[in-house]
Amino acid sequence: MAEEVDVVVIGLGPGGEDAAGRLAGAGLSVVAVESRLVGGECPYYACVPTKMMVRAAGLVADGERVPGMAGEADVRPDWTPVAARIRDEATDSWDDTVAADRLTGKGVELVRGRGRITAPREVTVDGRTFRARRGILLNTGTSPASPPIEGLDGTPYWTNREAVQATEAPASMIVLGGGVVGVELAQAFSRFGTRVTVVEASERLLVNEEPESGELVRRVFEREGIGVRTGLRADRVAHANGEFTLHAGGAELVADRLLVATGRRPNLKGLGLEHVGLDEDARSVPVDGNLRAADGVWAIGDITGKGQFTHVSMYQAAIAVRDVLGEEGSPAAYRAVPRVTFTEPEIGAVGMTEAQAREQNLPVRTSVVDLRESARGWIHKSGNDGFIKLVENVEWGVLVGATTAGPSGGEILGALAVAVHTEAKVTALREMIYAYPTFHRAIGTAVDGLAGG
Ligand SMILES: Cc1cc2nc3c(=O)[nH]c(=O)nc-3n(C[C@H](O)[C@H](O)[C@H](O)COP(=O)(O)OP(=O)(O)OC[C@H]3O[C@@H](n4cnc5c(N)ncnc54)[C@H](O)[C@@H]3O)c2cc1C
Ligand SMILES: NC(=O)c1ccc[n+]([C@@H]2O[C@H](COP(=O)([O-])OP(=O)(O)OC[C@H]3O[C@@H](n4cnc5c(N)ncnc54)[C@H](O)[C@@H]3O)[C@@H](O)[C@H]2O)c1
Repeated sequence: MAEEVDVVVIGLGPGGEDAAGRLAGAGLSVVAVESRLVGGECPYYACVPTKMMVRAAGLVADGERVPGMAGEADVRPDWTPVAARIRDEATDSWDDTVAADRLTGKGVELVRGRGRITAPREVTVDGRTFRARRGILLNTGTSPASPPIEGLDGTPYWTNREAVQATEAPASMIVLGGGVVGVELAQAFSRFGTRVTVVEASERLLVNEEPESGELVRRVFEREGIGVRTGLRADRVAHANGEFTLHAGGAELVADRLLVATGRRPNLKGLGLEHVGLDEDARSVPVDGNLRAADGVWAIGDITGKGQFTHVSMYQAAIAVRDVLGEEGSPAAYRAVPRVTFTEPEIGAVGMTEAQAREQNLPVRTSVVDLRESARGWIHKSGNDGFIKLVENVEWGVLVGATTAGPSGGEILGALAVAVHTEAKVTALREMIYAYPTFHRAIGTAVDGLAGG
């Protein structure tokens, strides 16, 4: 006998958890189904623990900058407090009791287990069947994808999930994949003494960002002693006597640990999508502006292919909730999706890269300013690597994309995210006052650098 409810949420990533609470708060009966941890990847295996690593690694780097600028410092990096902070403060030893209680406290019924759509508006979890009068909200997220490399399966390689549980920094590590996960973790471990080599199949790091971003991260990595091998695809992996050997294009790399950071696959298999006319083998679930994927089905988060970020998951949750409740509002817009790669230098970016804008045949004009040449960059000295790049649609006189790489690059991005989101005129950006001597003042210099400035 099916149990009648208003909404079933399958998967409690950041957006699903938020949406379930809001829908219950609006008076609906909500069942929320989660097979692992309430809150999803971000708080337990991704954003939060990795940013704790990054923060600790930044402290080490700053300590090492003291000589020559502020006296003497004896820096002896130790992973123990990093691991303890992740275990105790971030993840509660990977226990979601607090999050689960918070959710049920909002009136949501939490059902542990794997949810599966068994008919339109029907979800089954371990023999319990729920009829969702208003519909089903999918937020099942992604899992680490392991590439089809000979010998890899069956070896004790790490993904982000094992890396955040590390109790010590390994002596050496190969990082397979020079995307966001790869570069953030490579630098964090390296600053705690791990000898790291990043192996990336494409010609540059951070291939989805501006080429200048990948080149900058490579330059800083090589200066810090991190090996960067781009244009190299792994052929074979072996694990023996506690060591990994990676064979790639004639080269042979050996390390204690292998971190696979080659992207994610959506958690769609076995979800019963065929019952609502969707494809479980697709790379993403197509959604409209209100996050509707099918009749009585909404989808949010990484599975929608609109940017794998917690802020996108949360943004979409708010819109889906509004639509489920039948309220009016603006449809989702993705022209100003901000993103930050938390390396040092931080790589902030919003909107389109120059290449993406050109692919869309937009009339493009760009400007790049080296942060080291700004007053603040010169004052900052050690650790001042960075740049600001602007991508203008000349026809409209607005920015369609921007990158802010450097110290606090993710914070400086805020100003340009507003500009891209509100389609502020470049003329207005040229006429405003930028505080001296800030890093963000370089935005003014970059705006002047757009031809016609
Ligand atoms: C190492 C790393 C660092 C990151 N750092 C950042 C960052 O700094 N900032 C940022 O914005 N983003 C970051 N991200 C991305 C971020 O983690 C995701 O975008 C975010 O978690 C949103 O994902 P989601 O809402 O789609 O769901 P997820 O967080 O992936 O959660 C989905 C949930 O659904 C559950 N589930 C799946 N299938 C079922 C089923 N059938 N039944 C029941 N439950 C199911 C899963 O167990 C999981 O708990 C990072 C990612 C990684 C890997
Ligand atoms: N700070 C943040 O916001 C943050 C941090 C981490 C992750 N994320 C999100 O998680 C997503 C996934 O990150 P990711 O780094 O796993 O994926 P990614 O897609 O960003 O990068 C994966 C990289 O691995 C490379 N690769 C694939 N197969 C390979 C192979 N066989 N050998 C060598 N290289 C190979 C790809 O060319 C690519 O550069 C990101 O796109 C991002 O949206 C966000």
